[in-house]
This record gives sequence, C-alpha cells and structure tokens, in this order.
Amino acid sequence: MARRSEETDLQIALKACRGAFLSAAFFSMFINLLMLVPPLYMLQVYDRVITSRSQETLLMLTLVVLFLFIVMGGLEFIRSRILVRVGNRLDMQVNQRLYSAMFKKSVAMPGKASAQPLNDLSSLRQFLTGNGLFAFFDAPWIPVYLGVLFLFHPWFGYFALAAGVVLFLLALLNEKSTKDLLAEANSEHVQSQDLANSNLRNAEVLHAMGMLPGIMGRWAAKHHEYLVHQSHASDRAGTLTNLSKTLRLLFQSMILGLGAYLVLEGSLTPGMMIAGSIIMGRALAPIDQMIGGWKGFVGARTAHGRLNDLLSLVPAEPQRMPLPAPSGRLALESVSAAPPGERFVTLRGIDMTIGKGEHIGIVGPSAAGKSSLARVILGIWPAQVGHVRLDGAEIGQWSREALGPYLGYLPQDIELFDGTISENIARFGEVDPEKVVRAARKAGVHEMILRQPNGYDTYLSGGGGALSCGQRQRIGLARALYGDPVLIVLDEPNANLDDAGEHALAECMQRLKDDGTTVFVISHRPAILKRVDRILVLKEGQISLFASPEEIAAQTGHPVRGIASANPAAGQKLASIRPRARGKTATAPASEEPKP
Ligand SMILES: Nc1ncnc2c1ncn2[C@@H]1O[C@H](COP(=O)(O)OP(=O)(O)OP(=O)(O)O)[C@@H](O)[C@H]1O
Repeated sequence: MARRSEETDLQIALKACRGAFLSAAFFSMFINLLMLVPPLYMLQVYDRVITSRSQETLLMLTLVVLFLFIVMGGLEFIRSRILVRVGNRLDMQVNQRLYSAMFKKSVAMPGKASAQPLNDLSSLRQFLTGNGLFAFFDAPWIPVYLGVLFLFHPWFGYFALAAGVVLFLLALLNEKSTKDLLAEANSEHVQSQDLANSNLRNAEVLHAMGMLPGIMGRWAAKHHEYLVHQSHASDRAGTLTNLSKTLRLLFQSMILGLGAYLVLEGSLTPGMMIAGSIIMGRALAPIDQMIGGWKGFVGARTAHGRLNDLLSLVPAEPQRMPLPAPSGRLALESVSAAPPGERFVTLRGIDMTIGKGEHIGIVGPSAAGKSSLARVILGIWPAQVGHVRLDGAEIGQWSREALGPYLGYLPQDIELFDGTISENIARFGEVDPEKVVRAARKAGVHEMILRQPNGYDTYLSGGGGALSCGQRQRIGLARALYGDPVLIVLDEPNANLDDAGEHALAECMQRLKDDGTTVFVISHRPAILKRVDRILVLKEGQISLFASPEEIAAQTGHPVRGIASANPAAGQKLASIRPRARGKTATAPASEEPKP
C-alpha cells in the first residue's frame, strides 16, 4: 500500500485505531444520553409520584431507572475496555519501530542518546486509556444537555450557555498560560533524567574520586529549573482549576435560585428546578474535567509531537533486496568521514583495497582516527565523501540485520549486556549451542567460561557483572567471532589481556587466517602486528603508510615495535617513505586475493 511520505508510523497506527475511537465515541453518545436519567427520574418523582401519591408509578419508574443504570454501567465498562485495548494496540504497533528509531538515532547522534521516546509512548498510551480522554468524548454532547435546559425554560438554557462560555474561556486561558511552561518543564525533566541516568552508569568512577557533590549539583540545577517551571505551571493551572470548580458550583446554585424564581413565577415545576440544576452540572462537567486534566493532555500532546519528530527524523529502513553473502573483500575509495552530527572530518582521503582473508594492522598515535576508521569500515559512520564497498556493494546498500551476521566487531570499550554468557556470545539471537562453543573455542575462552559458576548459563548483569576487564574482552571477542563472520574489526583486542590472553588471541588470529576471514586489528602492541599482512599507519586522519611489516622494517630500519608505538622519530621516517610505500602497497593485488 502506498504511504504518504509525511505520515509517520505513529500517525498511521493512530489512524488504524480510528475505528476503535469511533466505537468509543458511539458508546459515549449512549452514556451521555443515559446521564439524563437521574435528573429526569428526579423530575418524575417530584412532579408525578409525589403529586399523584402513586406507589405503582414510583415502582415502575425505579425499575426502569435501575435497568438504565445497569446499561449505563455496562457501556462505561465497555468504553474503558475499548480504550485500554486501543492503547495497547497502538503501543504494540509502534514500539518496535520506535525502539529501532531511538536506537538508530543514538548511533547517528551519540550525544543525544535517550530512552525518553519509550516514556513518551507510555504517557501517550496512558492518556488515551485514562479519564482525561473521556472529557473529550463527552464534550460534544454538551449541546444535548443545553437543549434539554432550553426545553425546560429558555432562561435556563441561556444561563447554562453563559456559564459554559465562561468555563470554556477559563479552559482557553489555562491552555495559553501553561502551554510554554509545561513544554519547558517537560524538556528540562527529560534532560535531568538523562543526566541522572548517565551519572548512574558511571557511578563507580564518580564515587571513587568523590565527584558526587559536583555531578549532583549539575543534576540538581537542571532538576531545580524543571521544578520551577513545573510549579509555575501547576500554580497557574491550580488557580484556574479551582476557579472553574468554584464557578461551576456557584452556577449550579445560581440556576437553582433562578429555577426557584421561575417556580414562584409559575413558569416551572419544582422538579424541573432541581433537574435543571443537575443537568447543568452535567453539561459543564466535561469542560471542568478538561481544565483539571489539562496537564495530562499537554503531556500527551508533547509526547505525540516528539514521537512524530523522531519517527520522521529516522524513517523506517526500506525493504532491500537481499545481496549474496559477501566474501570479505573491502574497498575504501577516497573516503572522508566525520563523527555523526559533527562538521569536522576525522578521516580524509582514505583509499585502500583489501582482499578476502587479508589481515591488516592499524596503528597511529592517539586521536589519529583509528577507531573512526573501524566505524567507517563497519558502516557505523557513513562516509561523507567517497565509498565503502564490501564485495563491490556500497555498505549502506545492505540492511543492517542482513549484514550484521557477516561482520564482527570488538570495540575498544567492551560492553556486555544483561543476559547469559551464551546469549551475549550469540548476539541475543537464537542461541545455537554449537556455534556458541565454536566461537568461544576460536576466541580461546571456552575453558574460562566453563570455570564460571554456571558456565555458559552464567548470568551477566550490569554490563558484565563479576567478570574482569580481560574476561569481558575475551567474551566480546567470542561474540565478534560468532557465526563465522567474513570481516572482523578488533579495536585494541589485547588492551586488557595477560600473557595467556595474548597467546589465545594470537592463536585466534591464526585460525581466522586459516578460515580466510578478513581482519582489521587496531593495536599498539607489536606482538600482534608481526602477524598481519599489512600495517596501515594513520596520522591526523590520513594514511601515512600502508605496507607489510617486512617492508616497513626494511625501509625504516625500525622493527614493528617502532611503528606500533608511533614515536615521533619513527613517524618522521615513515613519512619520508610514504609515497613509495603507498604507491606500491596501498592496494591489494588486482586479483584481490589474500597475500600468501
Ligand atoms: N563520537 C565522536 N564525536 C566527536 N568526535 C569524535 C568522536 N569519536 C572520535 N572523535 C574525534 O575523532 C578524532 C579521532 O578519534 P579516534 O577515536 O578515531 O582516534 P584513535 O586513533 O582511535 O585514538 P585512540 O588511540 O586514543 O583510541 C579525535 O579527535 C576524536 O576527538
């Protein structure tokens, strides 16, 4: 089905719920008509039963009223069940799309990562299923009540109309005077929540260095701003809510007085006088409820706006034709890239062609752009200029879900997630025990996992729980190897490893070589760099040298150690041989097969 491009999935889901909203509105019609039962019953009792002194009439009327009340209760019950289901349906329809949009936004704008969209979806759902919405369903029936009052007596009608206009103006004033304050309070609340969450994630370091007062002060300042705006808005809304409630009661008393006057005049019965007062109260109730529930409405409206913004900012991934499984050939063609959301480039004019099964070491001083290059190779950061091609296909042509199993990534800051070790290694997909053990063995971590309290079923919480950094890194390596990917990027894989770990890593690299897996390894340690086919030296975001370890040693007179540590002397020497080295070795042989 064709979709209007400006419609977000939330709007489409809300449209799909239109039928359910219409049936809730339909039930509201009967509920509102039945709301006339109590005043009309009172009218009959006063004007008919008491004057005729007929017990049969009273009994009949009471039975009818009893029946109508049961019907009304049933309708209310059904209406609220419909709305609860609408809310759940809406949530189910958009929550996964929303989760992935939130996730993709965090990848594209790491500084703006926030779980707020899920809170927004909750507040929208709660509004749609709560009492706040009923006022909106009941409001269209105000004219019916007014009509009945006009039937009783025109003065009654005019009086209720005027009272309604006054309360409506108060509702407008409420919206106008609280809208901006509530929006500001809302955004400050989101910011202070995000700040608190990020502080909690880094609790250990904050605690160790006694940084709590300073960091709490920053949170408290944000929270204070939120409180100030929120209480200003609540003060204003509270004043208007109370005023509206008081006026409604006053109007109800006044209409009773007006009724009494009309009774004395002889143009109204006492029953009509009392019923009129009740009906007017009923007519004004939705306006009163709207003013009272305005904060919830504004919250839901803001949440709805934010959700739509997010969903249009991160459109759903189009269906892509599946591509054949890649073999691991990679080409970067004049690639320049910048961190997402930033203007400055951290990689410039990167050109390289890597054959299947080649092992490339990436070295360079701090902030040279090594991790940036890793991200570009994996398609996490898009190339601003140039192309990144995996087996000839632009990396962005792949759907992420289809490409993911062919890639392995061990980031510098290894994060494991809440779940068992096996689930973590299996990347939270279906756990295939054979594949899990194979990956663990390849990473040389099988024995270590078996020594854990519950082996592969050991539950890791809080990003790794009781595991040491080195253990986490090695399980992270097994995760990167799960499913035998064709291209693996290891960012400082030996940063936390002891000798045994380093030895296991060397064996792992050899197995990957035997399997024909293309590997990029970023490291400062010479041991691992001796085994790679070529070493790429990055300097200020550019390739400064790209050659085999032997060529580098021959040309610079420095062993690999010199490059790995990227000391200034070696750097100068490397720079001096750059043209020859690049011209000769920056691309793989034409066949793009691995070097022997
Ligand atoms: N997410 C980001 N947002 C903004 N700037 C970034 C981001 N990631 C990296 N940079 C910047 O890009 C440049 C290269 O960083 P990168 O992490 O790629 O260097 P590196 O060579 O891996 O350094 P190191 O060896 O210290 O890990 C740095 O100036 C860094 O400040």
